[in-house]
This record gives sequence, structure tokens and C-alpha cells, in this order.
Amino acid sequence: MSKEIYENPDLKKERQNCPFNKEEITHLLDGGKEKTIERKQLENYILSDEQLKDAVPMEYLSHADKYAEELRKACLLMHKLADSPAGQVPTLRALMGAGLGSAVLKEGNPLALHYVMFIPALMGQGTIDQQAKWLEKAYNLNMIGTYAQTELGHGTFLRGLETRATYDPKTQEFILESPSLTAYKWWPGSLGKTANYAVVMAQLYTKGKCEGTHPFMVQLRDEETHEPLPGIVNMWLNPVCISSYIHYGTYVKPTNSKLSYATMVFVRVVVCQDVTTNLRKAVTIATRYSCVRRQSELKPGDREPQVMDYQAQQNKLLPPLAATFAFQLAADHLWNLYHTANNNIEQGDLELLPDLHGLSCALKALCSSEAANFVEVCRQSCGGHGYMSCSNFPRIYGQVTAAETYEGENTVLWLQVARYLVKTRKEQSGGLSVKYLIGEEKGPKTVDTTLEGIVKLYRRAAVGLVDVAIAELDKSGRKGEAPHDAWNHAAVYLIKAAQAHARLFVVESFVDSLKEGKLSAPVRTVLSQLCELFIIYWLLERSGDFFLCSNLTKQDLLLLNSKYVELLAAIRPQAVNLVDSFDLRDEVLNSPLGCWDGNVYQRLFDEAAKSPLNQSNVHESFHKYLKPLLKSNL
Ligand SMILES: CCCCCCCC/C=C\CCCCC/C=C/C(=O)SCCNC(=O)CCNC(=O)[C@H](O)C(C)(C)COP(=O)(O)OP(=O)(O)OC[C@H]1O[C@@H](n2cnc3c(N)ncnc32)[C@H](O)[C@@H]1OP(=O)(O)O
Ligand SMILES: Cc1cc2nc3c(=O)[nH]c(=O)nc-3n(C[C@H](O)[C@H](O)[C@H](O)COP(=O)(O)OP(=O)(O)OC[C@H]3O[C@@H](n4cnc5c(N)ncnc54)[C@H](O)[C@@H]3O)c2cc1C
Repeated sequence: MSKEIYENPDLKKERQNCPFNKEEITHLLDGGKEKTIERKQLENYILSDEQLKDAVPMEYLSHADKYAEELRKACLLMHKLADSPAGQVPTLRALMGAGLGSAVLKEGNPLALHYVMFIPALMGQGTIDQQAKWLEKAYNLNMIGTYAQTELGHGTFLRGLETRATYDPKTQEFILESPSLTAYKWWPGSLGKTANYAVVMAQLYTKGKCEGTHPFMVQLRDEETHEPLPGIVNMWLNPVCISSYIHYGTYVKPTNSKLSYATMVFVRVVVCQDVTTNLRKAVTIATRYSCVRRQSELKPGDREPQVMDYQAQQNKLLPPLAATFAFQLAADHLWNLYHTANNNIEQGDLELLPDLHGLSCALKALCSSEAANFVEVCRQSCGGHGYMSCSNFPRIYGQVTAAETYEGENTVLWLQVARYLVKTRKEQSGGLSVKYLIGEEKGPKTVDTTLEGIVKLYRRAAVGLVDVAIAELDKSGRKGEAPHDAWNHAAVYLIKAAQAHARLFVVESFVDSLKEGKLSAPVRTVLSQLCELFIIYWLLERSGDFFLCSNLTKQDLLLLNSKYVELLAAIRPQAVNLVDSFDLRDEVLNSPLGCWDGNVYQRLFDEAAKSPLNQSNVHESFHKYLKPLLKSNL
């Protein structure tokens, strides 16, 4: 007799009479029906493998055992990648996109940097010959690489990196050295114990002149014994300059000195997708739990309500739910720009490079910071159970907050965006992705609170805040301040302008995607409600920017507030159906709070029972420490 599949009755009720086709949204997020099929096949292929499951929860292992267990699974995963029926590269791309890696490797993937930075660095910066020599070896995992740029003393300021690569014309070799403690490479993933090669970013010196940071291929460990090569601690020999600019002893400048930063641009684009995938997990966990959890009293004398019926809970969870769609669509736009710009760069056309740099910095900083804030709100919305390690919120939060720092600390990236915006506005040229900065904003300054009207408000804020920042820079200049001091004293305005630009891009991506997309009427309705909710939410959160840069009035704001709470109520009935559309398997969510069947309490209890402390009634430490204390009559 088939075992009755339990489904929490409240969740079951939430799923009845769904007014839209969930699969249509799943296909939209996957990039089409075929992609959904491919993803589900990959998920089955990976998640059905018993050897990829944890014998005991990772949190109960020692540091060394965690590393060994993650490495065991990562190596097994690589074999499965190589044997994948879909092919290695499509499977890898699906693995990275679907957040599947973290479903299997919960403490982190010791081989992630090999795929996310080492191979992209070879592909983006290696010469044809170097790629012929190393790419196959890297794809076949005959070498494990990392990307070693950050040092103990420098992570942000690349022009300040201390590692030196001095070219010796006699031997035609580069001598790499770490001249000081602060020059030690620090932070690169896999560098400590896993990688045997690294792309090392170092200052290139030739004929006594520093030519700036360049990438070098360096072997770190013996391929057989894995022992560090001689002198590896503070002196490296025999590195090879990737995309060598040394021709017969003479340095030939690259067309753009920032092309050596290309790997970071790629990862910033990838990070936008990754933090969105993590946010989708957090929203799914919190939404399902909020429909299972009944607490307190809404109507005196009534049964305890689902906490999702509190407007306060909807205000916590529906903006992040909407954000997952907004960030996904913006990340898709950025990915397309990345490919176009990269193809052009390969043909020597660098026109889109500033746009790509500006936009990748903007979206990486915006998506990572917003996702981190929203994940924390999702955790808090689950009360005490949200604080448990098994809820998976601590791990998801750790992953998204890391993204606020790595690949360019967010503040530093905001200032990069501001530099690009100020230049575009002042020079009235270039800026293909910031066309609104070129020429004056036409049309009346009256405000209408339609979707189009709200988008116009975002544009006014984006261009207005750049002008406010420029006015500050000019004011400082008139006072005789040097440009670098004026820049530093305008930082607050510059960052606000950069953030307003990033939000405009996300808002326009969302609105334009709904206009262009071939959507059924029911899906268009619910996504339009989410879009309107999200752009009003952000406007209300940052109303000062809009008051400063448009004719927005107090009445407009009150009207938008009313519209916002109406949208909360309108979307509430579809919350579970929307997160079900993400099609995230329980193994990917990895949380008793977010499981599809809503059997939360039993699963929480089962998780707690796995703790080593729950394997006996009295832990041995009682006899060692507590009992003597109890007897000591202090
Ligand atoms: C099976 C496995 C599956 C695994 C799946 C896992 C998926 C997980 C997803 C993601 C995981 C990611 C893991 C990543 C781990 C982290 C890695 C790292 O952190 S690597 C190190 C990152 N470090 C940085 O980002 C450093 C930040 N600093 C800088 O980039 C630079 O110092 C700077 C801040 C940009 C300043 O550079 P610099 O001083 O040289 O330039 P400026 O003087 O400011 O500007 C001069 C002009 O150059 C332009 N510019 C600057 N940068 C770029 C660029 N990158 N591209 C193009 N142009 C650039 C700048 O705009 C100026 O132009 P003008 O104004 O003069 O025209
Ligand atoms: C989880 C994780 C994984 C990582 N993996 C790698 C890796 O694989 N390879 C690698 O090379 N690196 C890696 N890193 C290092 C990472 O790239 C750096 O930590 C990051 O670039 C920030 O640089 P920093 O640590 O020097 O911070 P700092 O720049 O020292 O930041 C300290 C403060 O100074 C401020 N600040 C710095 N410059 C400016 C400025 N110009 N204007 C205003 N404020 C400024 C920052 O905003 C920040 O508030 C990793 C980091 C983390 C957290």
C-alpha cells in the first residue's frame, strides 16, 4: 500500500485553487522549459547519489573533518561532473546556477575557486598557447587552481599589492617574491591545503620599472606529493606571466590596463545570480514556515492564526519575495551585457568596458547587500526556530554577507560606480547603460503614481543625485580643495547616487521584462503585482532621495503607502504558490522549516535528536565539572 504523503493542512489549503501556472514561472526563472528539464535531471543525477549525503550533520564535525568530508564530496562531485550525461560544461554551469553545490557541500566547496576564478582567468587572460597548455589540464582536473590576489595588507587597493614579479631578461624568467609579511597572499580559497597551482596577481617589474599588477601562473605544490615546492613560503620561482606582455624582453602595454581585472568582473556578474539563488532559498523557507506556524491571537477568541496573516509578517516577507524576481531579471540583463562586451573585447572593441565595469560593480553591491538584509529579515521572521543552525539561515546568511566583501568590498565598488556616473554625466558621452545621464530629462516634473510614473521618479532620483554629487565636488573645487580631497568629502553623496543608479537598473529590468515577456495573463498579473509592490517598497524606504529630486508630495507618499498595503493583501494568498514556483527541492533548501510538506515540528525534533549531546542522558562532562561544582558549596 503506498505510504500516504503527509502535507501540512495549512500548506495544502494554501496550494488549492492557484490562479496561475506555477510551471510557467519555473520555466521563466530557469530560462525556458528545456532548461527546467535539464536542471531537474541534474538535480536527480546529483541528489540521488547516497555517497553525496552527510553521514552526520556537518556542524558536529571538527574543522579538519569538515574539510576532509567536503573534499571527499567535492571530488566525487567532479567525477559525476565529468560523467554527466549533459556534458561537463553545461552541468557545471547548471551546478553553479542552481545553487546545487551548496546542497551537497554545506560548508563550502574546496574546488569552487578552480571553476569560478582559476579557469575564467585562463580563459579571459591566457594567450592561445597558454590556454592550449593549461585549459585541458584544468578541465580534466589534472591540476587544481585558485586565484591568489588578496594579501594580508591589501585586498581592495590592487595598485598597492606588494607581491613582485621581476623579469630577468638573461634567464627570461620571472622571480616572484613576497617582500614583507603584509605581502603574504591571504584569503584565496583553496590556497591553504587544496590547490597545487594559482593565478597570482603581482606587480610586474621589468628593466627597473613597475608596469602594474599582472596575472602569473604559479605552481604551488608538487603534483605527486602535494608538498609545497621549495621556497614557496616567501619566494616563488618559475612563474609564467599569463597573457604575456613581455615580447623579446620588452614590455608591451595592453590596450587597457584594466583588462587584467577581467576575472573579477566575471565573478561580480556570477555573484548577482548566486546571492539571488540564496535569497530564493531564504524566502521559500520563511514563507512556508510562516504558513505552518500559528501563533498568538488576531481575532479575540479565534484559533491562533497563521503568522503570515499578520500584515507585519507580509511586510517582512513579500518585498524579499518580489526582490528574487527583480534581481533574477537584472542578473539576466547583466549576464547578456557581459557576453556582448566580452565578445566585443575579444575583437578589440573596448567601448562597453566602462559600462560593464560600472554595472557589474553596481549590481554586485546592490544584490549582495539587499540579499543580506532580506535574508536576515527572513531569519527573524521565523522566531527562535529561525536561529537554529538546522534552519539553514545561518549558513545562507554567511554566504550572502561574504559576497558583500569579496570580489570588491561594496563601498569601494559603489565609489567605482560613482566615478563612472560623474564622468558620463560631465562628459555627456559613452554610458550606454546610463543613457538617462546624457542630455536633460525631458517632460513635466509632475508626479503620477502609475508604474510608468514611478519609474520616471526613479530616473529623476538617479540623475538628480548624480547632479547633487557633482555640485558638491564643484563646491569643494571652488573652495580650492584638491580633486582627491573633494572626492573624499563628497563620498556620501557619491554613494547615494551610485545606489540610486543601481536601483533604477533593477526597476527598469523588472518593468521591461514584464512588457517584453510572453506571459499568460494570470502570471503577468501576479508578477505585475510583485513588481509594483517592490518598486513602491524601495521608494518608500528611500523617500528622501525622491523628495530631493522630484516634485513628490506628502499626498503622493500617503497614496503610495495605501497602494503598498493593498498589494500586500493582494499577494498574500499566492505567497506559497509563488515560492513553490521556485521548484527548490528539500535537499537544496536543507531546512526543516522550509520543507515542501510542512512537517516542521517532527523534522525539527528529528534534527535535534542527531546532536551528539542527545545520544546520552548525562554527558560525561557532568562528572568532570558540574558535579564537583555542585558539591563544592561555594
Ligand atoms: C562545481 C563548483 C561550482 C561552484 C559554484 C560556486 C558559485 C558561487 C558563486 C560565487 C563564488 C565567488 C567566490 C569568490 C571568492 C572571492 C574572490 C575574491 O575576492 S578575488 C579578489 C577580489 N578583489 C577585488 O575585487 C579588489 C577590488 N579592487 C579593485 O577592483 C580595484 O582596486 C579598484 C577599486 C577598481 C581600483 O582600481 P585602480 O585603483 O587600479 O583604478 P582606479 O584608479 O580606481 O580607476 C582607474 C580607471 O580604471 C577603471 N576600472 C577600474 N577597474 C576596472 C575594471 N575591473 N574593469 C574596467 N575598468 C576598470 C575605472 O573605472 C577608471 O576608469 P576612468 O574613470 O579613468 O575612465
Ligand atoms: C569569504 C571570502 C572569500 C575570499 N576569497 C578570495 C579569493 O579567493 N581570492 C582573493 O584574492 N581574495 C579573496 N578574498 C579577499 C577579498 O577579495 C577582500 O577581502 C576584499 O577585496 C576586501 O578587501 P580588504 O579585505 O582589503 O578590505 P579593505 O579594503 O581593507 O576594507 C576595510 C574598510 O576600508 C574601506 N575602504 C577601502 N578602500 C576604500 C576607499 N578607496 N574608499 C572608501 N573606503 C575604503 C572599505 O570600504 C572597508 O570599510 C575573500 C574574502 C572573503 C571574505
